[in-house]
Amino acid sequence: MERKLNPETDKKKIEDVLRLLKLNDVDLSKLSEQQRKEMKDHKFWKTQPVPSFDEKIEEEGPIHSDKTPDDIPNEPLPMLPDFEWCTVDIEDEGQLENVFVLLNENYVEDRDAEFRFNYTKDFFKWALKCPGWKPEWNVGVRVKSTGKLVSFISAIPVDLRVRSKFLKSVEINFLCIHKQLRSKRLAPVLIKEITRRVNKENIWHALYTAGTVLPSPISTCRYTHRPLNWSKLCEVGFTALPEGKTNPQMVAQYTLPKGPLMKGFRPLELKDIDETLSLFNRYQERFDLVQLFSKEEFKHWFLGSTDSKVSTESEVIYSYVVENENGKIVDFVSFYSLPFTILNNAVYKNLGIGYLFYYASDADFTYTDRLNPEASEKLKKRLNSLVKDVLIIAKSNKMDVFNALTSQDNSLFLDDLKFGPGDGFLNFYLFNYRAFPVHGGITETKKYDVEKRSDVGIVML
Ligand SMILES: CCCCCCCCCCCCCC(=O)SCCNC(=O)CCNC(=O)[C@H](O)C(C)(C)COP(=O)(O)OP(=O)(O)OC[C@H]1O[C@@H](n2cnc3c(N)ncnc32)[C@H](O)[C@@H]1OP(=O)(O)O
Repeated sequence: MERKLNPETDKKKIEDVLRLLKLNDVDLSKLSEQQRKEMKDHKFWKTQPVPSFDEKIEEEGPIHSDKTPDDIPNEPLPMLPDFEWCTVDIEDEGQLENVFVLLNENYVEDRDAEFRFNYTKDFFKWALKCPGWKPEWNVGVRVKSTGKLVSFISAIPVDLRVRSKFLKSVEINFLCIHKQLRSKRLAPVLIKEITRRVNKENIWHALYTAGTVLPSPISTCRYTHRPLNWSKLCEVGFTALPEGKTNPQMVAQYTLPKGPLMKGFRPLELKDIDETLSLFNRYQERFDLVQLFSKEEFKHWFLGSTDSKVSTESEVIYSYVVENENGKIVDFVSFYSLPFTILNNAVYKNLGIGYLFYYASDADFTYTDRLNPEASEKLKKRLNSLVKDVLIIAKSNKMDVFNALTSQDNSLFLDDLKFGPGDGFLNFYLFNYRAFPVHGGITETKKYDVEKRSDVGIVML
């Protein structure tokens, strides 16, 4: 977390945790072109409808558009002997538990096995059961003899806008193979199977993210981390005391007020949905890569449930609005919670982690150019207040660190609100679609790009 570290052991530990935070086990994004796998060595990816690394994109659009669901096989590819395909019924508590046990034990872990993601049933209900979800898009592989779930991949439906074009699409997430089944080329088989099932529904595009560099990212964002409970982060070995600093100085540096400061800041409610969605839609127009939300989807993603005001997922998603003195909603902000389990610590069992999700503000709506200096100043001021209030709420909900990417307009507040750059990068990919690069909010030297900000307006879990 802290970058001015001295002792080698602490440095190693921080590197491990930052690797963990970027949701992937290998980060190749910092390797030079020569060190990366070349296109010809991507035995699987070179056969897929994705742009190759050196491809010069002349025009944006689908790579193939000539297939129909009837051209797609009705049966999956053969599975390894002793294993079998399954559709994981996520409405069955037992099967849902199989998924989170698989992910908690195999998704990502630091080298010393001290921290692990603590996925919960509520998190998966929120992440996988969005409007339009399809049971058969939760694909698993089980051991034939025992029924043990050893691999998983999921898709959810999304409508995307890439610049001015609209794409009916899916988001692919939670690809996971049990540690003992790694490097057996099972991932390509899972990817082909989810592709088959999605194609059968006449959908031909997908959005996915990975820390790993694959052919070929449409954008790359950087992870950033804002300590909320510095003492605890230090005690559990998550961060170390920088040289020349004292503990009280570090605590003081990250101290936050007790409660939100913005006038009119309050939780998003069912009655606000229409107004907030229209504010949000207008705000999102500025970005080149966005997810479009129907009213039902907006309710699901920001209130946690479509059929009840008080949902069980309320511990997962936190959404707020700012209502001005005329009762108009002028800002919206949200974040989600995904904690770590701390293994082998006598005092602390959990590390609370908040992730910045979507937000919107009308602060610069009167300007046609969002990068106009006056417009930027107005938005910067508003976003600083808005995200500061969110940090306060996250802290009061026992979160110890708060993460954000360099996407959206985040570079306007990252430095001011003391988000430190992580060493993780997240690459965004489109399947079966060629697109010009979308700016990820980092400069050539990987610093926050305060001037251009980012054109990525999508946040994936
Ligand atoms: C129209 C609908 C389309 C739908 C599909 C759209 C595409 C969706 C794509 C999926 C989006 C997922 C989004 C997320 O969930 S990203 C999160 C990924 N999960 C993890 O990092 C969890 C821990 N790791 C694991 O479980 C395994 O290491 C995984 C499963 C990642 C690889 O297992 P394993 O280590 O045992 O490897 P293998 O021998 O079976 O296979 C090797 C091949 O797999 C390629 N590989 C490795 N990692 C990834 C990766 N993260 N995305 C895509 N491809 C990946 C690799 O380059 C090589 O291909 P090639 O280099 O030779 O060509």
